[in-house]
Amino acid sequence: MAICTVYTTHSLKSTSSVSTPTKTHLGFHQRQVIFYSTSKKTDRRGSSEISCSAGEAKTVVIGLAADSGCGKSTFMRRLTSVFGGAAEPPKGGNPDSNTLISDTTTVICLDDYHSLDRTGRKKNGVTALDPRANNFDLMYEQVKSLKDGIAVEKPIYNHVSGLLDPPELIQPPKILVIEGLHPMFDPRVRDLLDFSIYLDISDEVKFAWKIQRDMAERGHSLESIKASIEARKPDFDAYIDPQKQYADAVIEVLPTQLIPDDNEGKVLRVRLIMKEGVKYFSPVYLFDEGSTISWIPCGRKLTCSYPGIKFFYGPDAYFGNEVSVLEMDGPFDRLDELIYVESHLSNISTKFYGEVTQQMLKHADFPGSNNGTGLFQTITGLKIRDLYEQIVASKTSAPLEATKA
Ligand SMILES: Nc1ncnc2c1ncn2[C@@H]1O[C@H](COP(=O)(O)OP(=O)(O)OP(=O)(O)O)[C@@H](O)[C@H]1O
Ligand SMILES: O=C(CO)[C@H](O)[C@H](O)COP(=O)(O)O
Repeated sequence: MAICTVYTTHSLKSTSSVSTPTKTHLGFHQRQVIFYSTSKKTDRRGSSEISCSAGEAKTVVIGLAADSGCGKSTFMRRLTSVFGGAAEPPKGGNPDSNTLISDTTTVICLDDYHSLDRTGRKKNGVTALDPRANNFDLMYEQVKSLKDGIAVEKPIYNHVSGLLDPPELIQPPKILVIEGLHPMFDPRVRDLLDFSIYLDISDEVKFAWKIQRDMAERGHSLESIKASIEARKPDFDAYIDPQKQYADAVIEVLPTQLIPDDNEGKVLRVRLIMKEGVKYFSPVYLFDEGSTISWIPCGRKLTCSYPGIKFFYGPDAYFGNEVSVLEMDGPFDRLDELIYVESHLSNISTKFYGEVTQQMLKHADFPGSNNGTGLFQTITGLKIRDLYEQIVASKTSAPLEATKA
């Protein structure tokens, strides 16, 4: 028997199933359907599809939280590249879709669960960061369905028009990444995550990145960028920032300590904060696990110009949790020499010697490739691949163990 929750744009009737009454969310019909069969069921009518079966491997769900303009898209490009294959929007679908699909991963943007469109938010005087502008019930139901191997009709928030567009069909992938403002806000959604990451960009750096993108690329004025950051700040502090306490890994981006009173935000100090005791995740370490190490690798094997590079590794506490912290301050001069640093790191979950350096060189044009943001995003991508492979292995070995017993 398989139990499937289905979202359709039409009301659903099925002769081979028993279903509960329809409930509507944003014009969707939701129905729980119980199929009296263990075989795969597919129903194609109008714009809906049901696809579910009992006993199949479940989707692994990863949450990535950050404020807007904090590098989520860049991180996602690095992550999907680790799995190989290009990530693209659903074929033949809405050109303004926020979804990216590759062979292994599907990345959905949680902006699609805005319950209020741009005009609605303006009328009600709320920002997109405010939980009242988001539909957490639908987010939970759909992420749960995908995790259970069931396709959903997910809404689309159109960033071009500021409107909610007709939904798109999302099939359950091997790895589902939910990225956006609130992946760890609702405890029900949080509980569905197999691994969670928070990109913690300090105000100074966020401002520098916003100026770089919104002023240089989008023609916004300095005043309007400042005003937009200030307007979002209270809701950011209330609803987004607190999620970092739940993250299994946090990538913290701070101004450098290598240049006294630096306010340019170009040289960065980046910290990878890794929770201890997370299933299928063993923190990365430098030289000697559990020790405290400060390392300046500049010398014969690593070229450094001013202000140089400094690494730190050690244990710490973060929101009452035991963590390991790996820190890198300063930029790389030559990316090919990263192999020297890579060879001193352990537990990086590479499949061959030099894989981190290879990934970094492959995406040398991505923002952050010459510093700890790119390095730690790449390593986190490799750790996620490892976590996924361990989960799959544990599922395939479980029935074998049961037969042995
Ligand atoms: N590691 C980095 N180093 C320097 N600049 C960066 C880095 N990551 C992102 N940026 C800057 O921030 C901008 C936004 O990055 P990105 O599009 O990845 O963020 P995002 O969180 O997906 O944004 P949004 O939610 O607004 O779409 C980039 O155009 C770039 O200017
Ligand atoms: O915080 C955001 C997440 O990306 C956006 O501001 C939010 O989704 C609203 O989008 P828009 O500004 O395009 O109406």
